[in-house]
Amino acid sequence: MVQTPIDPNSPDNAIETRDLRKVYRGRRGTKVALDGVSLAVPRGSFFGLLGPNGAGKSTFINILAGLVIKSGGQACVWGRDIDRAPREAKAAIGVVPQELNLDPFFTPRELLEVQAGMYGVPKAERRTMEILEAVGLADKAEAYARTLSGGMRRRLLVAKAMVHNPPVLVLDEPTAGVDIELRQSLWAYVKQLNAAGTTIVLTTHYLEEAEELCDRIAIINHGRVVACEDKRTLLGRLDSKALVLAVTGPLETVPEALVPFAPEIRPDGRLVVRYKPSEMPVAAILDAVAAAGLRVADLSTEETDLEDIFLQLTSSRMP
Ligand SMILES: Nc1ncnc2c1ncn2[C@@H]1O[C@H](COP(=O)(O)OP(=O)(O)OP(=O)(O)O)[C@@H](O)[C@H]1O
Repeated sequence: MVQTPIDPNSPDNAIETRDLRKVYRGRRGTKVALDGVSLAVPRGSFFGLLGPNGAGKSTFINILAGLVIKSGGQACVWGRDIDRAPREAKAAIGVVPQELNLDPFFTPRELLEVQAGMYGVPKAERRTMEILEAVGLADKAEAYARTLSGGMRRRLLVAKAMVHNPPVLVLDEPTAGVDIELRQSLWAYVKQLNAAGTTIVLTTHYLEEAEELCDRIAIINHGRVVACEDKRTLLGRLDSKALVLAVTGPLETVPEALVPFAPEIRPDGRLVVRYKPSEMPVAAILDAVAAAGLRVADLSTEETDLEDIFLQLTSSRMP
């Protein structure tokens, strides 16, 4: 198992940015990709970075990894300022990129060796086979990368990001195009790394993945942080539930007695009433349903999930 050495001087925050800005300037004009992003990723956390396409997630990650030059603000990785100590900051982070960009003529073993060389890991300290073992690719150590499946390539990229044993591992949309089984094994490995002390930052479009894995979640939209909270606080933020009712008989319009509840009729004919449990007992809705002369055949309630919160926080138009 790959272990992150416990450094007594470890910073409280694995990543910290202040007012980070990025403006891309091109022939077609300028694009503000990051508009003052201040974020702290606590050491040891499993941190989710969510946002719609084009929100600025990759830009944020690539600045930390030294691949994109910021236009303003400050960023520290493992307590090292990316301007003042770029080499140390870079050594503290491993990034699994979105694209499956692997040299097709190298074997997994060679790829990891080359990568370790690039990071200056002395031969005696390299753990090539141990890492390949951990990502389930030991039996493919000598196969050409071009013969590996998409899932295997993805795991090889995780292995590549780990060769210098960074305390912070960033995964940019790592499970796009990976089947469920491989996704599970990838997560099992990443969870182990996190349990052993590695701070994980994950960007994903799979909200359920973030909900399941992450303990802290930030949402960015149009280059700005719109939320950054403990997952439970975020999920508990919206005091909102939905009561879903199937009534006997057809229902085409909302009955008069229910209008104050502003219900919605779903295409399947079910009536949905959204309410705040802290403000309204569900019995009050059921009384109104009875007063409207409706007979309930079946009912269920739906909790707010991360997807609802995400949509609410990111549905704003461009500023
Ligand atoms: N090299 C570049 N030149 C110009 N504009 C860019 C460049 N890279 C990114 N952008 C723009 O900056 C904005 C943020 O892009 P970024 O890739 O960081 O978003 P993202 O949240 O990672 O999106 P996705 O999930 O689609 O990768 C987008 O509008 C994008 O078009």
